[in-house]
Amino acid sequence: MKQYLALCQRLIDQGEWIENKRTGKRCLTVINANMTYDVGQNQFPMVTTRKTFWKSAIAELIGYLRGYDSAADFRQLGTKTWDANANLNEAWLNNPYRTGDDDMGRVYGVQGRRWSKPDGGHIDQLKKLIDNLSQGIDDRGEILTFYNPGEFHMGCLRPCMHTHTFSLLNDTLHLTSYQRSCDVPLGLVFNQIQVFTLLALIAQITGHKAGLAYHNIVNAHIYEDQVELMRDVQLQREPFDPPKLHINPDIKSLEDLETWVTMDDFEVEGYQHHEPIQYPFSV
Ligand SMILES: Nc1nc(=O)c2c([nH]1)NC[C@@H]1CN(c3ccc(C(=O)N[C@@H](CCC(=O)O)C(=O)O)cc3)CN21
Ligand SMILES: O=c1ccn([C@H]2C[C@H](O)[C@@H](COP(=O)(O)O)O2)c(=O)[nH]1
Repeated sequence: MKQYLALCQRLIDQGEWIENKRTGKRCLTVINANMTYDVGQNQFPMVTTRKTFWKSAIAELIGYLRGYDSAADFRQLGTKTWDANANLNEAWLNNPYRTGDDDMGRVYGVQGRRWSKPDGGHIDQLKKLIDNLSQGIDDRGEILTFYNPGEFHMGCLRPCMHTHTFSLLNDTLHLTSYQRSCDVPLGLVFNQIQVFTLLALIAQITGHKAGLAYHNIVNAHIYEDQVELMRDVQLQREPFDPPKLHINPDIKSLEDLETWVTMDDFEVEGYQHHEPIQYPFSV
């Protein structure tokens, strides 16, 4: 939480105004922010200076791991976060690759689970790394990447948090996650939860201790219509101690994740928070 607030304050104090063509809005922007989460100690990085919809964030992550490409599937899991990008973005609505309502195209999980090979067939990056890590193998390339420039034109949005690298040091698993673009008031609140939960889940499934998750962000920004709420409301609040995340210990395999896991298999203990803040969302 301290790292999050420090980044928000840095944006307010040192951010530069940058025009964004895609949304037509200006953003206060800084480059490079690195956060570290102690997953082994279960210090769940949930924002306490406003109410956080953590189930929605975890649902988004599970949807990526299942390879979902439809906002309807995300809704069914428990999050509406892809509705706007799938159904309200003018450029995507006019894109010939869009197959209909709620289609997101070849984004995130599609690349993670079904990366198209030029010579035919697909690659399941997640299955490969889970199989390796379960056998104690770290080939120094245990990477899940959603970043496929050759297919950007076939999806509604380029992935923001796009690459996750797992590292096994003896019996402890670490994660380094890389994010190219970060909406600090909205997206980051979810992304912190996702990085933490991804390491906790994969460590549990592959039978290792969870260590540290490193979250490396390049372009961190606040949209112009979010600045006042951040500066005058959220940053005036005192944070509470972090809560803890509990994951159902019966989740033991990728197949479990794919078949029966719901948001009821996740619990947060000791979450104290301030009032919700509704930040404007830019499509
Ligand atoms: N401009 C923008 N910012 C983002 O953070 C973002 C995108 N676009 N597009 C793709 C995904 C979708 N994400 C989203 C979308 C919506 C919320 C959101 O509205 N959050 C509210 C309510 C959440 C709820 O009720 O479940 C919040 O207060 O956190 C958060 C992340 C993150 N990503
Ligand atoms: O997980 C996510 C997904 C998206 N975002 C934010 C970052 C940007 O504000 C937009 C994406 O716009 P681009 O023009 O493609 O950079 O969505 C996020 O913070 N986290």
